[in-house]
Amino acid sequence: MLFSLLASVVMGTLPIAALSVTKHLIDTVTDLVLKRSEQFSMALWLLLAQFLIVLLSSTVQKAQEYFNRKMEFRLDHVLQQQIMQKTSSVPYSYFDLPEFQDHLDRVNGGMGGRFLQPLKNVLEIGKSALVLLSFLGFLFTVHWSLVVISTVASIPIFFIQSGFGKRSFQLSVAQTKTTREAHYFSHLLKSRPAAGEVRLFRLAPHLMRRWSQKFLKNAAEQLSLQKKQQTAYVGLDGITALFYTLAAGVMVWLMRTSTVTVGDFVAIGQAVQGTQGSINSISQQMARLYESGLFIRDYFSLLHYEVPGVRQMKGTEPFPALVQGISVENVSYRYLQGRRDVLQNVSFTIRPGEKLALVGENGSGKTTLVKCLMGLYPVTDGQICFDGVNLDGIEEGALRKEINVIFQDFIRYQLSVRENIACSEIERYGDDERLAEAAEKSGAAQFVGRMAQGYDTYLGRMYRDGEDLSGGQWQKIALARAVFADAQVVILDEPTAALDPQAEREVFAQFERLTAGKTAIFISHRMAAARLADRIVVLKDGRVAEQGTHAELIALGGEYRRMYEMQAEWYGVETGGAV
Ligand SMILES: Nc1ncnc2c1ncn2[C@@H]1O[C@H](COP(=O)(O)OP(=O)(O)OP(=O)(O)O)[C@@H](O)[C@H]1O
Repeated sequence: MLFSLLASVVMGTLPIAALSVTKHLIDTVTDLVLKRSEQFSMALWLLLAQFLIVLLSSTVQKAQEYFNRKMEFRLDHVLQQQIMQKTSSVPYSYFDLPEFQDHLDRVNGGMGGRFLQPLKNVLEIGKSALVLLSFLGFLFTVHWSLVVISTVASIPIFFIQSGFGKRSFQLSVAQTKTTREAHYFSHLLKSRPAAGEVRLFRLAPHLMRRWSQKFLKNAAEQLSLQKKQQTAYVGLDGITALFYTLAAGVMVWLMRTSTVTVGDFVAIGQAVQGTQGSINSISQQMARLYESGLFIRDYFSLLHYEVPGVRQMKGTEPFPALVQGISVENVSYRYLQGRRDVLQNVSFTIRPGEKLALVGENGSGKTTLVKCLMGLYPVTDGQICFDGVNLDGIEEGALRKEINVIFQDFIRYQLSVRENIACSEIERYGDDERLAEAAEKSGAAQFVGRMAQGYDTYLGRMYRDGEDLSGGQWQKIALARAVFADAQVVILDEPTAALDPQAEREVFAQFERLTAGKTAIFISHRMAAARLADRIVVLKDGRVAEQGTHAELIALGGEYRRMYEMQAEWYGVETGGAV
């Protein structure tokens, strides 16, 4: 920064030095040409001075660019880290808020550069101010009217430049939404997951048309602004030329009363143009300063982003040994900005080591309940207790360690098999024995064994030698995660949805082994699988409709029996009320 500051001072004083050398050089050479003097060596010295000024200016400028880049990298590193720390620690529910996503979108990308911008702008303004003052000082020594002419000419330049700078920034903010939409359409046309359907449904022309509309809308708005800008700039050039002519006129007029050399004439012309150039630069930099100021404000407001009323996890107690079990007491949950409670007065208990199945129609609230159970969503009403200890009081790290969840839409990390399995307890990443056991129990060992690099094979298409897995194979990897983690509670959301009948059967046959010694909750739409559970909780419209064992619920003849019979009918199995 210090170097940049010094460099700006040097760069700010060089133009007047160059101007003075040019003036003297022209005067000396004119004298030589007109044979009024014989100062050849002086002309050579001045040429050398001109050469050195050019060299110094270039060196300082390039060195400043290098140091600025270095600062940019350092800043970028720190700032991105801070953003990532923030996004990985904010309450999970913030991701449900479009404003939070918008905020993130605005702040992401090229941060160091943008953060350094105000500093660069201020230095540039300082440098231009130095140039301006020195040129005005020079003009004043010639005649005060030249200062007035230069200053008056600068006023429209200043206002028009800053006005357009601001409007262009406001336009880019206003276009963020359309830009994002255009990006989404082009992403669909370029991304691998969508490539299949885009071909199947012959969607390309439609998507391209949608992309084109958004793209062209933005382009038209930008062009319209640019048209106005260019017209205004022609006017500005006219003003500059006019005032330059005026200044030259003053010079001609001055020749009547005092001696003006050719050098003076050229130097004054350059000084008038230089003054306007620096005003131009100051106004441009001020517009950019305004823009980067807004960006920095966005950045800090993201770092301090907080939604009133959303509880942060601040518990300090350890996770209990689960001797009594888990109790869900009158739990209600409403999504941020949601209009209704998607969970209403949900109550049930899970005994230690028990296997509980959560069933219910789509949208009945199963996944939401699971996210409440693991503390991702703080309940709106009621409480969840582990051995009588309220979830809110438990230290977040301990909770995450003891409750392991495999989500329905688990992440397929484009990393090694080892990382994909051990991610549920990444500290034990090197534990080969545990890895093999988890893969064995989940059924993943079978296909991992066939891979050339074994557990170190990279999965996915991001790498040239990466292996892509089928949906069911990925699900087995996800199941292995659940086994690998040393958690007391394991929650599986639709653990077998992508498995073939044989694999599904095997998973459920091994369910006891997969969850041995753990309290397990699983969500399933397969009623036959729910039979394996010790107890079943049926959710309907966010409420517990009924709960009990399979036999009890069949005997009850309610929601569960209806769902069970519907599936049984589909398979052509006569239940006849039998269990
Ligand atoms: N992020 C969200 N913001 C607002 N509402 C949501 C959000 N996620 C889910 N919902 C709503 O909450 C309700 C319950 O959703 P949830 O995903 O818990 O259902 P589910 O029983 O797991 O369904 P499925 O069987 O289809 O997986 C639904 O009505 C859904 O519209």
